[in-house]
Amino acid sequence: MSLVSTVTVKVPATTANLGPGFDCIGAALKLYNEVKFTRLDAGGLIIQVSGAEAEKVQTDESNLLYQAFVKLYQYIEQTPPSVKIEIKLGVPLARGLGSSATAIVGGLVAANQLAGSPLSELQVMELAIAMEGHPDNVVPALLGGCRLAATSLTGWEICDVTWHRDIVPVVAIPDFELSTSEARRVLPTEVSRADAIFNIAHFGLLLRGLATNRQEWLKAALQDKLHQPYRQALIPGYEAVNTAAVAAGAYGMVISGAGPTLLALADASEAKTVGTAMLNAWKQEGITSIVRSLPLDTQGVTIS
Ligand SMILES: Nc1ncnc2c1ncn2[C@@H]1O[C@H](COP(=O)(O)OP(=O)(O)OP(=O)(O)O)[C@@H](O)[C@H]1O
Ligand SMILES: N[C@@H](CCO)C(=O)O
Repeated sequence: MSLVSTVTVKVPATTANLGPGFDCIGAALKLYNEVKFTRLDAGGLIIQVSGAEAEKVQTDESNLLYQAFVKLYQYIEQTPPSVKIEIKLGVPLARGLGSSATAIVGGLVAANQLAGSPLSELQVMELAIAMEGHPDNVVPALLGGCRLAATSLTGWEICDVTWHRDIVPVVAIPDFELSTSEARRVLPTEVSRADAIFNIAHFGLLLRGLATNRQEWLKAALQDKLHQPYRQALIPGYEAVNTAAVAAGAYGMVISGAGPTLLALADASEAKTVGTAMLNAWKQEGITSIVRSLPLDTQGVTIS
């Protein structure tokens, strides 16, 4: 079997949790990181990064893309080849849009391709979930669309979640970072029965609301008691942006992933107004942000 010498992977950003679906639901968005891997005969590791905040990405063996690349070769018990990795950043770092998932998925998928595809998509997915520690970013990054992941008796069950075409995700991305590990440190390890019931009910409502675009269901469904109440204090201006988004016609607003990006869901007819309101609300708090309506990506990672 002759092995290819270069592979390019394009991996979408993702928004996880969607309010009550902490650590189990996420959606892929039309915003991408692109990474080209080229085998090197001379040995060594070369990492080149371009795009906004490129200087923040590690260019040595600690780079997460490279670590994922190595992880797959370790799994198949082979020595990883020397490579040049060219990264074009489109997904902002540590903002709650799944940048670490793009790196994990990108590194694993590229390694599998360069190794001659020894692992199935399911095996790559399981490795990605193990590396990230939860499935809600890596699964939609791999498969596209909105996905729900639950453990089964033998592994994982992945379910595609119907997303009504008129529901638009509007993201407001602030100019400060919040690492996922920091945003997980503030969460309690145990929750009350009342909070658990609250989230089960609202998550069910969310799934039906996403399928139907029924206003009253979505307006109630985006509430959460498992993570957002504890994380809001890490995001200055949260309340002001939430109030502005809802007043402008959003169904509601949630923290995207672990934050600090804030995600409003709105009917397509209201998306632009909602975005402007979020941008202005943060501006009044002295925070610069970029606001975008990002449709769902339906393809997930692509390889060329
Ligand atoms: N393209 C990349 N190449 C290498 N490392 C990356 C890349 N993108 C992200 N990372 C690593 O992932 C870190 C950010 O991960 P973190 O989990 O804190 O945030 P996130 O994945 O963007 O947010 P969330 O998990 O809430 O969606 C970066 O600081 C960097 O170390
Ligand atoms: N479910 C994860 C997503 C961010 O990686 C969290 O909220 O911590």
